[in-house]
Amino acid sequence: MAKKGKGQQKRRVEFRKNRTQKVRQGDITKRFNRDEFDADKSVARERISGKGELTRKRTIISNEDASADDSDSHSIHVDKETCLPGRVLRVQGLVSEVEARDKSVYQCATRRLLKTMSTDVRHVVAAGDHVWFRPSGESEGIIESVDPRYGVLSRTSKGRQHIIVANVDQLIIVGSAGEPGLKPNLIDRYLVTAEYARIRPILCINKIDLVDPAELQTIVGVYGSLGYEVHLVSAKEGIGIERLRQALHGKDTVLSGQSGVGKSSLLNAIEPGLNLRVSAVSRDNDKGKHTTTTATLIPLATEGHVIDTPGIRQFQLWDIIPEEVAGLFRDIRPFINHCRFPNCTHTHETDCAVKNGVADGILDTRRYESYCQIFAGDAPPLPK
Ligand SMILES: Nc1nc2c(ncn2[C@@H]2O[C@H](COP(=O)(O)OP(=O)(O)OP(=O)(O)O)[C@@H](O)[C@H]2O)c(=O)[nH]1
Ligand SMILES: [Zn+2]
Repeated sequence: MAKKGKGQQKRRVEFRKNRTQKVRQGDITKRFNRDEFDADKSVARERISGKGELTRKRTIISNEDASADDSDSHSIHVDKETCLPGRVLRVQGLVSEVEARDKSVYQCATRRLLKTMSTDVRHVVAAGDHVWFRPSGESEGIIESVDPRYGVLSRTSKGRQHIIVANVDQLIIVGSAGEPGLKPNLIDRYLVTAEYARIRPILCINKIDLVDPAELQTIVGVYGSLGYEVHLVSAKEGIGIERLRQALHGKDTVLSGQSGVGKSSLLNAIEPGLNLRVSAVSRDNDKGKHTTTTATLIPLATEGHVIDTPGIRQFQLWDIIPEEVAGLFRDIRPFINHCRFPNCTHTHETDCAVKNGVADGILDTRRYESYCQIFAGDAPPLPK
């Protein structure tokens, strides 16, 4: 860990003070105030860049507008009489595939003025963007403006933000009850990422046909009691598929989970006929490294989209600093302000409310171990 400068330390203490106040006001479960949260993050980032630690390439999932600083500049005046609203399904080179409200798809270029306004983001238009475009001909057009984003999945590359997909509503974390077996620590890692991004996580445990459902009771209990929606399903036997289909209805959903848990099988079970489209996406991404993060929104017959792209299926790195991790564990969060030291890492300190919670059986030991692993920056085993 890098040593903190005095100013940084002071700001962090201020941040903690504000947060403590909120918690005392009975606001325990509410997320941090955006400004406080960002202030804290920027302090941390200064430290990261200053000391050169933690510089590994990170995948960020962020719910803040990726172009927060320049979102206004992207929203230049649009003549809504002649332009149509649309959704960018994918971006390939200079061409964006835009779905209009009537479901017709236009191949769009980007207005030159918009391009020149792009500063800190690599792509002025990203998959998932809500845009206004001027149609020209039956299936072509020009993107005139990009709406502010939320639910952004991005990666920092050479100091610039590379948006993989924008405006995501929920993240379905798919695990498998058998072959491969359940990896709760990996689930926790995805959960932390979703919490950080403020994208709603949903847990989905597939292949329940391979086990006695009673074996899953503990794990379902832990996550269910934290308020997470949990689905026990079998793509093979069709168990739980209808409920999962309803969860996807009208939403834009990213599917994540290690290889082989059955993501493609689930999608095909949810929407028969998606088969071809899913395999088409995979084939594109087989071509090479460059396309692995080219996200594609696949429209669902029942409204909404799924974003199922190998490059983001197993994302595991993010822009979260170790000190932020505890606050992203729903169960640990209420304890952290009761530790003796304001900068407690909850790993080795005395009078640590989190460790006491574990010792008293209030906090789940396995979740705490997961926390320690993520805090230490240990990558989870990610079998192929
Ligand atoms: N027993 C059982 N097997 C399943 C089930 N769902 C999927 N499988 C099998 O698990 C294997 C992997 O399924 P996929 O759908 O390709 O898994 P994936 O998560 O999309 O894998 P990647 O494309 O590598 O990310 C296949 O052999 C499926 O037949 C299920 O509910 N039960
Ligand atoms: Zn502590």
